[in-house]
Order: sequence, then structure tokens, then C-alpha cells
Amino acid sequence: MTELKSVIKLMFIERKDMYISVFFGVFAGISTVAVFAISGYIVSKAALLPPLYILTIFVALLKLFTVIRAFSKYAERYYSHKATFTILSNVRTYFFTKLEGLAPSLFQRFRSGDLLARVVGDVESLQHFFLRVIYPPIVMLVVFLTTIIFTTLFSLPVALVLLTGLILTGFCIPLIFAIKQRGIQSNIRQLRAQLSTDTTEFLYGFLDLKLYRKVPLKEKALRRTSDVYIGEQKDRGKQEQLNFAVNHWVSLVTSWSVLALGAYLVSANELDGVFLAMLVLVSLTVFETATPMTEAPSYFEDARNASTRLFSIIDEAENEQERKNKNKVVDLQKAPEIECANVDFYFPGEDRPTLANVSLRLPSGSKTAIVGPSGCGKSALLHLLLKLYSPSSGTITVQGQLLADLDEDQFWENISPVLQSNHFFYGTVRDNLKLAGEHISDKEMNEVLSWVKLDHLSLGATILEKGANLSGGEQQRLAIARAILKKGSLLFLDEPTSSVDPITEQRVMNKLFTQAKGSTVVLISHKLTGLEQMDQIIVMDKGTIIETGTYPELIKRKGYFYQMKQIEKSVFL
Ligand SMILES: Nc1ncnc2c1ncn2[C@@H]1O[C@H](COP(=O)(O)OP(=O)(O)OP(=O)(O)O)[C@@H](O)[C@H]1O
Repeated sequence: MTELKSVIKLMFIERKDMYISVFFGVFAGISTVAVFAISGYIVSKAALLPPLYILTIFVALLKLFTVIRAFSKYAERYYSHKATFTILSNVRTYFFTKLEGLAPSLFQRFRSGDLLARVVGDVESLQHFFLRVIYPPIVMLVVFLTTIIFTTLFSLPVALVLLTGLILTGFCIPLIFAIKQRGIQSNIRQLRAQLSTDTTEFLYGFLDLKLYRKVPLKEKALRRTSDVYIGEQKDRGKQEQLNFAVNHWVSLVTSWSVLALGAYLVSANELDGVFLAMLVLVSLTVFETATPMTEAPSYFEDARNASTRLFSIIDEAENEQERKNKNKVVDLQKAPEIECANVDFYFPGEDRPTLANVSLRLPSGSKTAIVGPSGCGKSALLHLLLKLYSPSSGTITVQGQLLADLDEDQFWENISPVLQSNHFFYGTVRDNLKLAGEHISDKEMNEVLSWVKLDHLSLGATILEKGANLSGGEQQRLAIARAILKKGSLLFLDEPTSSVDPITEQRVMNKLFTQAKGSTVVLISHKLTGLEQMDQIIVMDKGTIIETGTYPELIKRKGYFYQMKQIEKSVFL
């Protein structure tokens, strides 16, 4: 139950509807029993030809309870569903807020299909927790106890038979099935997550699988997982049906026992015969409230597993959030100065340092290039400067303030990023550019599109998911356009034109630098041409900085940068 503590807490945030639905549920249950009790009594009493007014009173009572029953059932359905949707919305909001705190290291820890299964499937499973797990036993208990107390007024032995039926159908049988259900439920959740993960990967990598002719192999594996999943679902269905059948059988045996016992008590003159039909009908009706208990074990297990999976992410998010919940602000209207001092960095779960003892200074309004062989840690350093990761040791300061203490939203508000891979959403060119700011006019957007040589794209043109209908170079230029429109005082560029032809690249970069005049710019580049205009060049190798200086200084030094430049020249000559 500890796994469900957090769900219960969320459930009780808005409890009014829950209480009202339980109230009406109890009322509906009791009035159903009353309707059948009165009917049974009228049938028997009528046979004894009583005065008409007695029958009239009971018929009126019967009608009254029928109306109360109909109204209570409606109110119970209305409020229980309202409560369910409120709980669902609270769980969803809570989960998403926590999840946000885990970005960007989320995909380091979870595969996207698994995340999707948690975000959609697990969250939705929790909506049943109140309606199918908490609500039925409460209503059943109150209705049964009221009925049993009412029955004791006529016969204690009959009341005891009903109590035995309650214990069996309400507790013992569901408990036995809950224990049996445990293994199955946990497998179903895991298999569903695996199926979601495999399907997502299959779709993402479809083209490569097709080209490498591995589609049938993957399909086979997917079908295997799917078959096992379907098999487990069938087992679950069988268990539920068996539970239902056993429960129903026990309730019928109880009613027959009431009839047999009642008949014996009547013949022994210990019970007035006029009440026998009433007691039998009461026993038949009261078990209706125990019927939802047949589903409760599987819903309980489902909610328990979903909660464990969801809150295991959230526990991590809570630690992360603590780290991120800093609210210092610095004035970033003017391009800031950034300094790194003795920064080490390990990716989560990695023993190998990605950055070691990195110290650098990016003066306000300066233009810095970071170069070095592939895998030397350039992007990792940029991610630290972007506050997407935190240094494992050492400090990064912005205008003298620790980056770790800065309010993320305010910091990111002032950054124009072009990363190695940029996401484009399904929509229009305009929609994707408006990510930089809702207020940006069409005129401004068209102007920037022409700067990055994308004048052939109209603002209303459709962009497919992940920019699938744009070439690699077009995607990069659209990302640059978005960054220019954002007008951040910090410009972080990670190989922004690696897929663009040299002539267009030169034009785009010139425009970009003209626009970024006054901003603090960091440019990661594999190409060493055009770096003459940078204020400083940082050369990295194996996670450390090995050279720093201006272009002429580094050439004069004849060190690593100079050698790279010679190699580049010989390759392109
Ligand atoms: N998410 C990650 N988890 C663990 N290690 C990672 C992760 N991302 C990158 N690395 C490793 O960190 C090192 C530095 O990677 P980084 O992307 O910073 O290199 P880079 O210099 O930008 O390379 P490139 O020029 O090829 O983009 C690499 O050895 C890489 O394998």
C-alpha cells in the first residue's frame, strides 16, 4: 500500500465529490434493498388479505424508495465520475510538473516508448483507483451492515448467514484472487511498456531497418511480445471471470441458505412467515453491492503497479527539482560574461569524465569558437553552459552569479540556441518560428527567412513532424532563423551549418554575426575556416582545454590548432 500513498494523497486534494458520491452510493444501495424488502413484504402480506390502507401505505413506501433509488443512482454516477476525472487531472498535472524537472536527462534514464507507456497508460490506470478500488468496499460495507442490522430485527440466525456471505464475497474471495492476480498484473504492465518501447523504436528506425532489410526480423520480435502480452491479458480476463463466477455462486448459496433457514424457523415458529419472502429478497439484492468487489483486486494491482512505475520517476525528479529550484536573477538584457572554473563533468552513470578541469572566460559581447576532435566534449561543455546539466565539480558563473543558482526560465529566456539536432513540430513554418516569441510579426519572420536563404519557404508552408520534409541544411537554417528571431543576449551555436554548402554557410554566418553584434557568442565548429573573426578560439581534446587564443596567436604558436589547420588545408586542396 506504500506505493499508493502518493496517489491517495492526490486523491484527497479535492475530496468533496468523493464524499458526495459515497453518500449517494450508500443511499442507492440501501434504497435498492428497501425496494425489494417492501416488495417481498407486500406479496406475503397481500396473501393474508389485510386492510387496504396497510397495502396502500406499503405501495406508497415502495414508490418513494424507487424514486430515491433512481435519484441516488444518478447522483452517485455523476459525482463518482466527476471525482474520478478530477483525480485523473490532478495526477496528470502533478506528474507532468514533476517530469519537467527531469529534463533533459530523462532520455538518459528511460527509453521513449517506456516513458510514453508511463505518461499515458500508467497515469490513466490510476483513474480507476477511487471508482473501482476505494469506493466499492466502503459502499458495500455500509449497505451490508445496515441490512444485517435490519435483519436482526426479524431473525438473528438469518443475519448471521448474511454476515458470513458478506465476509466471503466481500473479503475472503477478493483477497484470494488479489494474491493470484499479483504476478499477472505486474507482467502485463512490463509487457505493455516493452511493447510500447519496441514499437516506438521500430517506427523511429523504420527506414534504416528497411534499408538493412531487417524489418521482418523486428516484426517477428514485436509480434512475439504482442502475443505474450495478449496471452497475459487473456489470463487476467479468465481470473476476473472466475472471481466473478465464484463470488456470484457464493451469494446465491447464501440466499438459498437464507431461504432454507427461514423456512425452518417459520416451521419452528421462530419467525413470522410473512417476513420470509422479504428476507430472501433482501439477501438476493444486498449481494449486488458486492459484485464490484470482483473487479477490485485486478484494479488494485493495476493501480499499485502503475503507481510504483510512475512515482519511481517522480522520486528522482524531486531530487532534481531541488537542484533546479533556484530563483536568483541576473540582468541579461546586456550580453553577460561567463566564467568556468575547474569544471569536471561526468554523464549520469558514467565512470569516465567527459570534461576535466575546464576553465575559461567568455567576456561580455565576445565571440568564442570551440574546436577539437569529435567526442572531445564540446557539446557537453555547451550543455553545461546552457544549464541543461550541472558540473560534477567546479563552478560556472554568469555575471559573477553561480549559474546553478539562477532562475532557469529567466536564463533561458535570454538564450538563442542552435543545437546539433533541433526539433521541428508538425505545423507551419510560422508555428515553428513563433517558438521564438508569440509577438513576432510575419514581416520580421519573412525578413529573417531571407537572411538564412529560405525565401522559398512561405510562412504558411507545412512542416512535417521533426522537419521531415526539409533537407538537413534547411533544417539548420530554419533553426538559425528561430535563434535570430529570439534575439537572446547569449548565442549558443553547436555546428549550426554542418550540412549547409560553403557559399550559403558563409552568407548565413555573416548575417548571423552581424545580428548578434553585442551578444556573447559561443560557436562549436569542426571547420576551421572563418574563425579569423572570432575573439578567441578554445581548442579541446579528450575533455580538456589544450589551447586558447586568437586565430593569429594559435597559428603563430604552431601547436594543435595549427596542425589541425594544416591537415584541413591538405584535405581540401
Ligand atoms: N548522454 C550521454 N551519456 C554518456 N556519454 C555521453 C552522452 N553524450 C555524449 N557522451 C560522451 O561524451 C563524450 C563527449 O561528447 P560530446 O557530444 O560532448 O562530444 P563533441 O566534442 O561535441 O563531439 P562531436 O564533435 O562529434 O559532436 C563522448 O565520448 C560521448 O561518447
